[in-house]
Amino acid sequence: MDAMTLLHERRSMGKLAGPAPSAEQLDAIYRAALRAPDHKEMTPYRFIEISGEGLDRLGELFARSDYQANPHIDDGSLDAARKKPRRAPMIIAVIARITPDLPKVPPVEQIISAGCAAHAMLYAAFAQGLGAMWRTGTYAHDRTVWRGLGLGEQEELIGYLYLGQPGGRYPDAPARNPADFVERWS
Ligand SMILES: Cc1cc2nc3c(=O)[nH]c(=O)nc-3n(C[C@H](O)[C@H](O)[C@H](O)COP(=O)(O)O)c2cc1C
Repeated sequence: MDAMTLLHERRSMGKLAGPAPSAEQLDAIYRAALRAPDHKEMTPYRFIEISGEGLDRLGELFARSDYQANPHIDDGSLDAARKKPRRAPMIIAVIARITPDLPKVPPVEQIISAGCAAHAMLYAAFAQGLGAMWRTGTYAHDRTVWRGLGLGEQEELIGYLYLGQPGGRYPDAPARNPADFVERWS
């Protein structure tokens, strides 16, 4: 796939089947992440690669998060939370590592850089025929989950990349016209 086709046609895939990406495919995905734009070369990100029983451990964190938000939650809903990570054979949690008090590279720039890394990973997955979907929701912003994943004081989880083999048809892309988004000064 040539670069422009990839840029114009990448899609997310929520329905994901096994097997998980191979070691070679993952290496290509991480290499793409490490080429994200990065002010002052801070590489302000790290990744947790979760598969197999690790997905169940993550599911326990999701259930704990729901329980803490609502101690009256019913068992069925807790079970549904536990199963959520099993929607894919692999999840990569993308974490921004923020260095505070840098006047030239404020935290927002470091978070954007981590977001660019995540975005590059989606492209690298799609280019290799894998399916991928960036998900957040409450579990991405909950301190219980962050602690369970071992995030440090200056770290923020910016998303879970669900990865696997595409398990369905890609939906048609929404029709968007660049002219609707561009103002020209010339
Ligand atoms: C930061 C971020 C968080 C997202 N969180 C979710 C989510 O929790 N659930 C979801 O269904 N889609 C989520 N999405 C959107 C999907 O990843 C995807 O981009 C969307 O379904 C559009 O599909 P496309 O990427 O093929 O255009 C998120 C996207 C971003 C950038």
